[in-house]
Amino acid sequence: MKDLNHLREEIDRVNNGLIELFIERMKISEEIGEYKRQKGMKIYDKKREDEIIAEVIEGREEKYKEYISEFLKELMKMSKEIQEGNRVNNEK
Ligand SMILES: C=C(O[C@@H]1C=C(C(=O)O)C=C[C@H]1O)C(=O)O
Repeated sequence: MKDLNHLREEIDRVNNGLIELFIERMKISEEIGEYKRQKGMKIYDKKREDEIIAEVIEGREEKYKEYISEFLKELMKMSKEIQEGNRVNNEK
């Protein structure tokens, strides 16, 4: 078994990679939002979201599929929020 410190270093590295990609995704999403605004399109596209989930899940280990689906749904929820520019700040 690897030691805890080593495992936590690995998680820290993965966290940083995820956040880099998350920010990249959110920036692309903002650009898509701008495109939609200019073209008068709706933000929410259920067909596209369902396709993304189906494609990403395909061929993945069974035990992770539900987690992947949840993760993507949460990402897309935040993505739509940033496109709409109406993030609610819950801090009191
Ligand atoms: C980014 C888009 O806008 C919304 C957000 C999506 C996403 O974050 O992947 C997908 C579809 C839309 O509901 C898009 O239409 O591509």
